[in-house]
Amino acid sequence: MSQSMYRILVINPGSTSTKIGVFHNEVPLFEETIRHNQEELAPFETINDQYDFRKQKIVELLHREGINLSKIDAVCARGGLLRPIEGGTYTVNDAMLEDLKVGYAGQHASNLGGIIAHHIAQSLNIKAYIVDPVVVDELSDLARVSGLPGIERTSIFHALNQKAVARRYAKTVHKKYEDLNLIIAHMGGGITVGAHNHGKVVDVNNGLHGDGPFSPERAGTVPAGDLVRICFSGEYYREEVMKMLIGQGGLYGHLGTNDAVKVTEMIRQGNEKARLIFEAMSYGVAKEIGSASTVLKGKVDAILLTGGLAYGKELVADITERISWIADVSVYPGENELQALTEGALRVLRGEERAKKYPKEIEVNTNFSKRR
Ligand SMILES: Nc1ncnc2c1ncn2[C@@H]1O[C@H](COP(=O)(O)OP(=O)(O)OP(=O)(O)O)[C@@H](O)[C@H]1O
Ligand SMILES: CCCC(=O)O
Repeated sequence: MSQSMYRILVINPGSTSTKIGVFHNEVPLFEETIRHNQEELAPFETINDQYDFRKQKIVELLHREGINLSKIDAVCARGGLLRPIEGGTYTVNDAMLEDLKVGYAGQHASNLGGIIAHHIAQSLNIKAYIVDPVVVDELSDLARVSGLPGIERTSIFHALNQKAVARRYAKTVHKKYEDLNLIIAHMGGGITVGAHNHGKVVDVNNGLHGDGPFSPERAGTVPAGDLVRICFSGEYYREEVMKMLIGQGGLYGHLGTNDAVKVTEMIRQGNEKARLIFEAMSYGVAKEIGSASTVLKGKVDAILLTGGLAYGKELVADITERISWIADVSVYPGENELQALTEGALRVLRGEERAKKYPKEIEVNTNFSKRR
């Protein structure tokens, strides 16, 4: 195995931010979060339309920080709404780029990860990778069944951060991730709660397409009959309804902001509506965790709370009060995704793992773009 030093540029587009970093092997040389408010992103019809805007922000930042791109060995990004695949590090190839551009399984900020990584890598004549994309699918057969034939439950979640945090926790208790049963709530712009059974995420809410708790900007599960009424009211185009569910639901829909820090300030200033909505969001997360505990038949080693919202002390206290009877709760504010992306790329660069090839023609019956 080679002992070379590698310099890696990592890119993580999230719904409300683009996080970037430059790592020298496992050591971060530079990390920064570029926040995007709703007003900035509102003019873009699709996620793909945000390509120039987000790439420009990244290039400007790297330039300002004096990062010499010619010394970079690989670019690695978070991606994307691809076909359901197993976890791991994948080389960005033409088949993947095509699926990311059309949004094979829908629109998601992380679709831009692979595309931006590819273009930067191509200009430097180096390889681009993605690691543990949001479509990592380890659901049990039971978890796939919905109450409507023809609609299958699918796995779209914060796979990269949930797995990274799980491994981090496992280290602290001197166990392997594969030896533990964990419930992990990633609480960012979107919220996903995964039931991790010995290293496999056997059930998780599809945080993107209207399943689970509402979040800063996702509607989560809403009463289906009322949603059907809205869809057939003649008042909205399909894209408008999708936007309501994905970018303009949750905190944003109720309070006009997806920023939990602002909402906390509104509450401090006595805004009772803000208090109700914010508590309802914690309540929804706690309820989803309770539900995940039944998936694991109550055998839960720990519950981990992570994502940007986990910085919020009141929110964490509120959730913990409702769930601490299930298992011990540990909090990992923010996410470890840049580090996890770097480690995924390093495993390949060091020859510890082979980069997986993204499949184009595989048997899947979860083609969301055809079904919507
Ligand atoms: N210090 C803080 N206290 C409370 N909330 C915070 C804090 N910092 C960030 N947040 C909130 O966390 C949310 C964003 O989380 P995060 O940065 O994990 O999202 P993202 O990466 O854009 O999206 P996702 O995690 O869904 O991919 C926002 O509502 C933001 O206001
Ligand atoms: C990562 C998928 C869930 C979301 O973005 O809401």
